[in-house]
Amino acid sequence: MFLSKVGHKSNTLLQKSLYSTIGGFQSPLHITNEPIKPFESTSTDVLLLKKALQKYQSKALEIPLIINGEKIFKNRTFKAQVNPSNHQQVLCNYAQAEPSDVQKAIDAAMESKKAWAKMSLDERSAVFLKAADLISTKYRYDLLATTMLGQGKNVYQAEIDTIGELADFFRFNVKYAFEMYKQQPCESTKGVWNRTEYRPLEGFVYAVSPFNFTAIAGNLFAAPALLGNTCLWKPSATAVLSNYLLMEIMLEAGLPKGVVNFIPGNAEKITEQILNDKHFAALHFTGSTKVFKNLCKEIYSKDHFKEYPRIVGETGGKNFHLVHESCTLEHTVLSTLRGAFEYQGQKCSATSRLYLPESISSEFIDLFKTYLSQIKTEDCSENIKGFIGPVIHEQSFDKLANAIEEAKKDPELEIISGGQYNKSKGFFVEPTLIKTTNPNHKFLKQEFFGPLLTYYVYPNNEFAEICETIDETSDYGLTGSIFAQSRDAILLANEKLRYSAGNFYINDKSTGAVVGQQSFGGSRQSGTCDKAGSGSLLTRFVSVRSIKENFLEISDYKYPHNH
Ligand SMILES: NC(=O)c1ccc[n+]([C@@H]2O[C@H](COP(=O)([O-])OP(=O)(O)OC[C@H]3O[C@@H](n4cnc5c(N)ncnc54)[C@H](O)[C@@H]3O)[C@@H](O)[C@H]2O)c1
Ligand SMILES: N[C@@H](CCC=O)C(=O)O
Repeated sequence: MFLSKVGHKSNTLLQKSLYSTIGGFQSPLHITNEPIKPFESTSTDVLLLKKALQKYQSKALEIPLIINGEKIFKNRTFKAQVNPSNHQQVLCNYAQAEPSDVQKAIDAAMESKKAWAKMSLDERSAVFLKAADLISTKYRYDLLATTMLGQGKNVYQAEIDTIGELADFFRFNVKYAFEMYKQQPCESTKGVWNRTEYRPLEGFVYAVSPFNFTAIAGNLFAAPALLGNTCLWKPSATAVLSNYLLMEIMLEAGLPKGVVNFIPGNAEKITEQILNDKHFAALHFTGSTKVFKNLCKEIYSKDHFKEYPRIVGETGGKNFHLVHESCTLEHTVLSTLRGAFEYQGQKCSATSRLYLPESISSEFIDLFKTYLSQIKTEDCSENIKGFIGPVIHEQSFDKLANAIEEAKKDPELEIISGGQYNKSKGFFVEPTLIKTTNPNHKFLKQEFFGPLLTYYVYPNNEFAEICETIDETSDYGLTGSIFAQSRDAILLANEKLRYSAGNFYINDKSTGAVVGQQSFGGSRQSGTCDKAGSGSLLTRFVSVRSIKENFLEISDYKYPHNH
């Protein structure tokens, strides 16, 4: 009688559960980096890309919010996203989320979580693996075109971002999640089975993304969602076109409605409403230090949340190249040029301060200027062979133009190359090299997020001291490089600059981390150093439950010593 009652009860429970899994699977074995295509001018890839570029330039798209899988346009205010190479060209008009939309998105996230969190990791992974394949095949040229036009990238920069890094994030996250789930207690005593359960957070995740990497935007919602969390995603106003396409790809890949809710709009208002909801469980942010710090303050000032919110943020940088007299000159010059000026210096990892030893500084600068003189700023969607495009928007253009004007007047600064800017058609700022005589100048401290590189020449015999200066000059700690052939110099820099950069490069540029190879993120004022593209990031979006099951019954409340 008793047994049948128990049986009946557990059957009811099973019927209520939406999904059942027969066994578990292992993660796909062949997870490797997505190959990067070269886009040589006569290739079919270039033809297909040009077609896609034309498509997105022929008509401005109307972009809705996507909440609970529903596209919402009606009675909404729209804002335009323009092409930074040609600011008269509107690429899309996107709907602005209203308070009722934000509430609907929160409700959808909380509701969809009930089923999504119960799905096995295998099923959730399949969605992201399919999305990665859609990114690298069917939608490759669309993603490239929307990222090139909207975010002002040349084809190579778009390829390593919206194809390479994005597909890599989706696939490697799967590998890391399987590895994490496999981590189980190392001991179970006789008659006991100990288990570790990787629960998603109880509430929803708020993903806030920057303009400069479509891949980063993707990872901000994808990493938490893979683990059974649900998200509200607020894209950057200057990346809505590519980000919306990505959202559509996710739905085509089978992401259940409501798991990720796409809500472009007024950042302050949306955020205020989200932080007023007790179910807010985590902020997953990438953007500027100032915005992140304010968000942290806001979150810490509230005490109505159901769980302590997790805060994961990657922010700004003032990344250095430290050159030692033993370096190989040409390689160091070329690496610095790429590090500083690729994507117009708009990578958080961009080289923006350079330290040169006196003995080779003239030779270095002459060679650097020779290469710089070959580079033109241009619309890289018109000239597929282009190297440098526009900066993202007028605000950034004005900030950079002001900095250049300031440099012209400052007796401690000298413009060595570049210094021109023009916003008549697009937001073009010439790659600019500035020399300073003051190792503590604010141009060596402050992030400009544009094509400005400031350098300081140090006496050869003060290498150890310059390492200390580098460490102390800036509040950031994102990326940095040492260029040297001398092992002693490498060792010294490695030791003295341990906390100056979360990503430290030896004889390589400060940009270009690859998922699965160099996990990415900085500390100090550059972020929480949770490392995108690694298993450690995933641990921030789970709330671990320890389960102990006992198979043996006890027959006495007393322990042996009580007898
Ligand atoms: N460390 C990294 O991994 C990394 C990667 C990419 C970019 N970045 C940093 O991002 C910055 C450039 O990107 P950006 O210009 O898009 O940054 P941003 O800080 O201006 O914007 C980032 C996001 O925050 C939102 N936002 C702005 N004000 C807000 C507010 N008051 N409340 C809530 N959200 C708000 C924006 O709408 C956008 O979605 C640079 O500082 C760069 O170093 C860092
Ligand atoms: N993975 C990129 C991240 C750039 C951030 O904006 C790099 O390492 O350059």
